[in-house]
Amino acid sequence: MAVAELNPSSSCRRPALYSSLKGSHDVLTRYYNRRSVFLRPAAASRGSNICCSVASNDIPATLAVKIDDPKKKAECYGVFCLTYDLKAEEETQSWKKLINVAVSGAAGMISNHLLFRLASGEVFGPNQPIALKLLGSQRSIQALEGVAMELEDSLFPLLREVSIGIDPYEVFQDAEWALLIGAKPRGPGMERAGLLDINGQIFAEQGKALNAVASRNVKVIVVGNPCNTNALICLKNAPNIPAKNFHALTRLDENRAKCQLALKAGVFYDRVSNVTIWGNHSTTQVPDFLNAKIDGSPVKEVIKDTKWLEEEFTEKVQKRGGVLIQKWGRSSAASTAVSILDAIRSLVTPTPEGDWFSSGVYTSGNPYGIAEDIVFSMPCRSKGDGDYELVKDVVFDDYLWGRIKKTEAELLAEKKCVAHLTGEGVAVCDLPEDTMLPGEM
Ligand SMILES: NC(=O)C1=CN([C@@H]2O[C@H](COP(=O)(O)OP(=O)(O)OC[C@H]3O[C@@H](n4cnc5c(N)ncnc54)[C@H](OP(=O)(O)O)[C@@H]3O)[C@@H](O)[C@H]2O)C=CC1
Ligand SMILES: O=C([O-])CC(=O)C(=O)O
Repeated sequence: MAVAELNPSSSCRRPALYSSLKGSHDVLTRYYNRRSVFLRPAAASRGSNICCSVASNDIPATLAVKIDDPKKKAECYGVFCLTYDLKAEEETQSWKKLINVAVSGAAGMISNHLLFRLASGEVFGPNQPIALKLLGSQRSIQALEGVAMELEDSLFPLLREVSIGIDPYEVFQDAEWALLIGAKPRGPGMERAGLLDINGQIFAEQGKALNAVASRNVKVIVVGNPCNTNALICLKNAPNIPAKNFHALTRLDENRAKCQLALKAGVFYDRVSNVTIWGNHSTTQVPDFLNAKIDGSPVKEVIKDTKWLEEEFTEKVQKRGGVLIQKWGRSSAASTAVSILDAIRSLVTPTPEGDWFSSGVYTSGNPYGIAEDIVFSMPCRSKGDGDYELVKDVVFDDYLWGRIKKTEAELLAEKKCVAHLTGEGVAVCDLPEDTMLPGEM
């Protein structure tokens, strides 16, 4: 083992070994190539960022440390900078290779429900160690540190690394999953077009950052609203990442639809399958009861009240978010987090035979005749390899197709509003008046 004092004057040469000492740790122990380096952060004031580098041979011959801008660099947080010998554990416990999961809006409500369950292993599996890379902003950096502290205190065995930062080009480095949650909520008197522009800029920047530094096969789930068009902006700004890898979260809507169908049919929700949400995550979304099943039978054979299906059910799902805001005083956070976990699980585990799941995906060569070059929620199946295929054996009737055209028109109008962010010229924004997010009524 080598023991070294921090040397604030040197520069960092191995970004992978940067450390951020933000806690009150007296001693930082780091294993590198199964050797330990003890860093005694005598020179480190609370809140300083410290990075260290070691020579490329096994024994850290040189140890260079730099105190940096506290808001800039954070490759590990607190206890996650300590003893970490994944390689040895991989050998003894057959753990898989560490995966990097980046989360934006990490100090927000949804993330607060999400991160701890991701870290528990319930989605990626009990043999899958993970690194959480948390993106915040100047606004939220203190809160983000609080999140990281709670993650430390949770002692999750599979959580091997946590880092926090405010620069997407650093936080998204090597990300294999990017869960893009952070976005400005629509405030009183704000036009949807304004929200499209403000949030669109966030997703344009994050698309560029993913394109520059993330894994070439990163899977991106856009949650921040308006999530379909944000996903479109993001993928357009990431030309080196397959457009197919970008998703807009409509799984919450699918879950809400399943719950309402179960309630009406008087069965528990595990009996409901094949539910598609078509289109936009907005009040024009189309919960499809034509192809959905209850106990393996078409919904329309079980629930014979077509008027309820076409009017009450559809509207309930479309506006569920708004009703919830009225009750809670804020938008769905816990159930949204659950639906993000469901969405990931659907991509990393094979879809049960005969079933499918909904996701907002890029409409390139879709078999349904939906307009190309938008992000539209459609039925998908996965082999569990992170990829998906669109389901072909779905049927349409005039009611379903008419609704699909309405939500398609909304997405095409949103796309025109963000042309300046997708590299497609000058934005022309003429949105239908009834365009709303589920949380607005
Ligand atoms: N697709 C879906 O099914 C659902 C989507 N949503 C959407 O998810 C998003 C996050 O929701 P939730 O976690 O509850 O929200 P919170 O308000 O709790 O957190 C949102 C985060 O967004 C970040 N943010 C980015 N830009 C701004 C800005 N200009 N002003 C304020 N905050 C900003 C903030 O983090 P920081 O300062 O670190 O950037 C903040 O922590 C929202 O857009 C919401 O509409 C919600 C429910 C369902
Ligand atoms: O509109 C919102 O912010 C909340 C939302 O998306 C939902 O509840 O589905």
